[in-house]
Order: sequence, then C-alpha cells, then structure tokens
Amino acid sequence: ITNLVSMDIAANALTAAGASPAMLHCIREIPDFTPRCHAVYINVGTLSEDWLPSMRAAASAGRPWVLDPVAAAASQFRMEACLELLALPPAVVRGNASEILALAARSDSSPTFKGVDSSHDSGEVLQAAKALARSSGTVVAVSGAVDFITDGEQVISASNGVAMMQKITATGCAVTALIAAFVGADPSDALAAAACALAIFGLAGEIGMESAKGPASLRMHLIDALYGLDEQTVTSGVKIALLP
Ligand SMILES: Nc1ncnc2c1ncn2[C@@H]1O[C@H](COP(=O)(O)OP(=O)(O)O)[C@@H](O)[C@H]1O
Ligand SMILES: Cc1ncsc1CCOP(=O)(O)O
Ligand SMILES: [Mg+2]
Repeated sequence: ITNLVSMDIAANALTAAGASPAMLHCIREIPDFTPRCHAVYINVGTLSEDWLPSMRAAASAGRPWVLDPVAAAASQFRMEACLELLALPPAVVRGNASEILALAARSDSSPTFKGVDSSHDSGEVLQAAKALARSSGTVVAVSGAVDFITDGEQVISASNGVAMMQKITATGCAVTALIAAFVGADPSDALAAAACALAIFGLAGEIGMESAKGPASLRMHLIDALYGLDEQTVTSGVKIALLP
C-alpha cells in the first residue's frame, strides 16, 4: 500500500529486482490477499482516511511488514497514524533523517519541516534512530548520503548511492519497497535485509549514473541496473560496514 506518486517506480524497481509486487488498498480485499504475501509494504505519503483502516488491517495480518513514514510530521493526523502503525510493529521502518527524527520525538511541529524531503543529514539523527529502534522494537533505517540501519544496539552503514537519487521523486519509497522484498526473502534478519537492500539500491544508482544525463534518465538507468545486477557486481560493489 504505497502513495500515488511512488506506485510506478516502486513496482518497477521491485519487478526489476526479481520480486513480484501487487498493489491494492481496498479494505475488502486486505483479509483475502495479505496472508498470501511474503511481505507487506505500507507507505503513508498520500495518506487518506479511507486508506488508514486498510493499512491497519494489512499491518496486523501476520506477515512481516515494512513502514515508510513519508513526511511523518506533515500533520497531526499523519503523525498519529505513523505512531499507531509503528506500535503494530513493523520489521523495519525506513525514512529520511527528518522523518526518523520526527518519529523519535513523536512531534509534528518541527520548524525546519520540508515536506517529503529531509532537512537533516542521516548522521545527525543516528542517536534518535537508535532510541526509536529500542522504543518501538523495530529495525530503523535512516537514508541519506550514508544510510544507517540499526536495531537499537548494532549499527550498520551502507555508503552506496549518488546524490542525484534525491532528485528523482519517490526513490526513498522505492528503496523501502525493496527492503520489504528483502525482508520477505529472509524474515529472520531484518537488520541485514534492510542494509543489503539499501546498499544494492545505491549500487544500482551508481551504475545507472554512468549512463544518466539527469534525474529522468537516472530513473531509467537505475531500474536497468537493478535488473542487470549479478552476484559478482554486488559482492564487489556494496559498501556495508558494521560500526564499532
Ligand atoms: N547524498 C546522497 N548520496 C548518495 N545516495 C543518496 C544521497 N541522498 C539519498 N541517497 C539515496 O537515495 C535513496 C533515497 O533516500 P532519501 O533521499 O534519503 O529518501 P527520501 O526520498 O525518502 O527522502 C536512498 O537509497 C539513499 O541511500
Ligand atoms: C512528492 C510526494 N508527495 C507525496 S508522497 C511523495 C513522494 C515522496 O517520495 P520520497 O519520500 O521517496 O521522496
Ligand atoms: Mg521518503
């Protein structure tokens, strides 16, 4: 269940990576469909009163699930929805630095709020991410120039990617969708799944950037690169480290 802006790029990124996405948000379909998924992805970017009950039901269906709290501080309604969903709890929540900071503070009143974009660097909010992971019992992933992934104790950094990825709308949504696919593939280790998905998506961005002329062609080449990745390219290209 993802926002209307991200549906296309998220479905294409997932399909290129070898997953099999299906998007639906009708409350009457959730009980039949969700138990048959390997993983559920919920993204509040275009939240509505109609969709929230579907999100609740999908998150409660007993499948591993991943939350993208897009613009969590946009409104009181959205913040309360995110906090309610977080309590269900997801295997992973992935947001940009401002979103993770707002969730950790449970606050929708940041003076630096910039909508769906971040006004903080990922490294600035690492302590907030660890605190959020501990209080909610979930893996927290903060994206940015360096992605940090934590369960509240261990912290993994993933340093792949190119700055131009921020100029394509819904790359964050797409990488959270990929995290859900990786969690579906190995629900036993959400920390590793999230770190691998972020590193591999960033690596596809780096490879895509070799042929791109700007954000629109990067979008295309990133998806092509995801499709073309092989084990050798991944193992030699990912920059993942367990922080001391
Ligand atoms: N400055 C950067 N350098 C390299 N990769 C980046 C940079 N900023 C974001 N990314 C990558 O872009 C993707 C989206 O992250 P981000 O822009 O933080 O999310 P959002 O779109 O939700 O704000 C992630 O894979 C992240 O690693
Ligand atoms: C522009 C916009 N508006 C509502 S959702 C959305 C997409 C946000 O995507 P991302 O968080 O990946 O930048
Ligand atoms: Mg986002």
